[in-house]
Amino acid sequence: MPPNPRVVEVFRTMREIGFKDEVVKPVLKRLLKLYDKKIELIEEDNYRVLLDALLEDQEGSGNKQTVDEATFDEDIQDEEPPPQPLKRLRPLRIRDQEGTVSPSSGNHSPQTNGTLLEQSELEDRDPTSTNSMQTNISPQHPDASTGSQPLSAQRSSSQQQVTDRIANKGKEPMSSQVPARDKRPLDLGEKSIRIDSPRKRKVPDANALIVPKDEPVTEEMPLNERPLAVIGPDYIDGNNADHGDQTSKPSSNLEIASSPLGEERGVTNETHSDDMSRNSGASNALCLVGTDVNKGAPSDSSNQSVDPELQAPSLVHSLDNHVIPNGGDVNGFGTRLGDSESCSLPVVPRYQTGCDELRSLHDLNDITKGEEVVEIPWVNEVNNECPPSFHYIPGNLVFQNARVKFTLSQITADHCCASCVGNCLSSSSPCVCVAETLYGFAYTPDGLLKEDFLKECISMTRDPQLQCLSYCTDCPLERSRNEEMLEPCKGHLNRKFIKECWRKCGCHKQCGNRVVQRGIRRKLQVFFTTDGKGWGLKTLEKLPKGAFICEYIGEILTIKEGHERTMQNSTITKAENPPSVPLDAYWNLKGALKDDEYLCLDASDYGNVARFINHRCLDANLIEIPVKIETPDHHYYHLAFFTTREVDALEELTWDYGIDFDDNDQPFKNFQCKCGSKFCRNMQRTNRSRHLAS
Ligand SMILES: C[S@@+](CC[C@H](N)C(=O)[O-])C[C@H]1O[C@@H](n2cnc3c(N)ncnc32)[C@H](O)[C@@H]1O
Repeated sequence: MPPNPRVVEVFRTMREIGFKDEVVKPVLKRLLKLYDKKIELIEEDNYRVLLDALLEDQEGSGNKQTVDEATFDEDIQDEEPPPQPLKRLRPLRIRDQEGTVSPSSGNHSPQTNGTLLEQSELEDRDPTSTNSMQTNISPQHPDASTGSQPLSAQRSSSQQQVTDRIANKGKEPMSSQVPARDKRPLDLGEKSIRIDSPRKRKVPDANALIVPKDEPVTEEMPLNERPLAVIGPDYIDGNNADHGDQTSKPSSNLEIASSPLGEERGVTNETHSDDMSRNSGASNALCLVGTDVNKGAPSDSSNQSVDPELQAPSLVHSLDNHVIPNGGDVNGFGTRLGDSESCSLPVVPRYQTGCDELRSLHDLNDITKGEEVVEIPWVNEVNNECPPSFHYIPGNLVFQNARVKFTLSQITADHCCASCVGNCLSSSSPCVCVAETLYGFAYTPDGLLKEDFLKECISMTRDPQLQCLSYCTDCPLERSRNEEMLEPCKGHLNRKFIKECWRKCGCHKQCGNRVVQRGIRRKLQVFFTTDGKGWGLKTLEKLPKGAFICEYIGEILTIKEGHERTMQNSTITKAENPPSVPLDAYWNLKGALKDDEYLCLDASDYGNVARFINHRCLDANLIEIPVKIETPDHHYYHLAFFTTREVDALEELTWDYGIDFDDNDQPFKNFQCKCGSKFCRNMQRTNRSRHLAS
């Protein structure tokens, strides 16, 4: 019987970082026994658990072989359903607003942070305002016992070094304790909802009534107008702090050290002294060391002392294949894509990819690998970095538990324009598709957003007086953070949305009410920024105002799944990760949702070019607008980016992630914002702290 390829991979990976098979074998057996023969738990996060165990053995207890010598193949149950892949996590995007919550949310301190404008500049809102609408449906807090188990982040420094060394693909090590997954559904019960209509509060001078207008682009901002926070030790050389040439970074040293087993291995000595270096230097060190380990360690299995039972050539071949998705695995998704039983994404193999491999992974001329109608090239004129490894997907895909229904039967006559023909925009009869939006078609015949519609969308996002927030009593975002000590809901921004015609409609595919679904049409380029933000997206052509650029594409996760990813990766923040984006525009609007209907999009491993769009505080040239296409459900929608103004060719495209730089409770670390906007919230925060300190 050929050896299990997953076991082969374990040995191969361990060998590459210097652990001999005979050392690995007993520990692996022990862990398999411990983890109920689930090898997936050992594979997670670059074999973190195994590494920790190996190191622990080395550090004193020795090799304790406590399992029998049954073959690994017997030990491993391949029939087990695949667990969720453990991945690094990024922020769930939170629009933080001050405000009180309904009394039912318990003994929580009132939220005091502002997002769009600094709290100190805002006048308190009267919660009894006549504009506040409260819908009370008996609140119910979940049983605290359903809380997710915290992950321990305590590891010895040598453990940290070795796991860091193999985390060379940008995957952060996870906790050494793999938690038992709590599969119990969390019952939210019914919720108490308050919806605040346009808010009444004082608008500070500097940011008063922000209207869309041309703003200087980042590159044109003089350095002294950048947020002070960006001028840190990593930034002084004028090059990229987060992604620049790592070898020149003083905060992270790479040495070649001799391992206890005699092999040469890269070691990082991280001497970061500030948040910025932790965010940037640490993750860079990981990437660099990982690449070196890849190159330095013998990867050719023929040179290794492979356990004979594991030397089936076909298995070695299949291991090689999964390194480059195009090279043998036709789907590029690993082995489980063909599983028709499941609509989940397969577990992404945690292979290690060097820059050369990434170069071949990402076609210079087209990072989309032909997935889009247009080609989108990538270029790096700053250093030798390649774009990070990820699967390019042109449309969202459900990861596992998210409830998204795309059924024709669900689209009733109220939700499609079956009787329309040709172009709905020029039809004299009203189109059913836009009936529910109340404001008619959002698009002009040229396929741009109507001026008024865009203006309102921008105001509702940027102008605190026009923002409309809804608050939940039992906020799934807050609950995912800390179920036992629920913080009050910080509010979810309600938005205007677009409803496009779709396949059950009678109109033509070229109907003017179908824009987002036709995909990217503009000439775009992924490029390496010169101002320390890593990769970015720019337009190669001049763009009119209101033009559709692209969707934010990623895996559709439940908020709970999203948070689990965050926690699994919270020990080290991967600075360049795209944020997970909650699809929260309609939470609370249509009654209580089920747990698996609170969704977010995660673009880190599966995504499109939107994962490269950098953040700009407030006056970004893109705005995200919810677009409903295939499902009348409110809880799932597409997030489409449109230009907020005319954008020149070669300008970087940006959007406001809605980050609250004051929120210290998040399970992730915010980056130091280098957006260059005069409304930069991070800069205001930095200035405020300096002011307080002086
Ligand atoms: C969605 S990704 C954007 C693409 C990313 N720059 C990359 O290299 O892949 C978000 C990450 O980009 C970086 N980033 C985005 N906007 C930034 C900004 N204004 N200032 C500094 N870093 C930024 C941060 O590291 C953030 O976590």
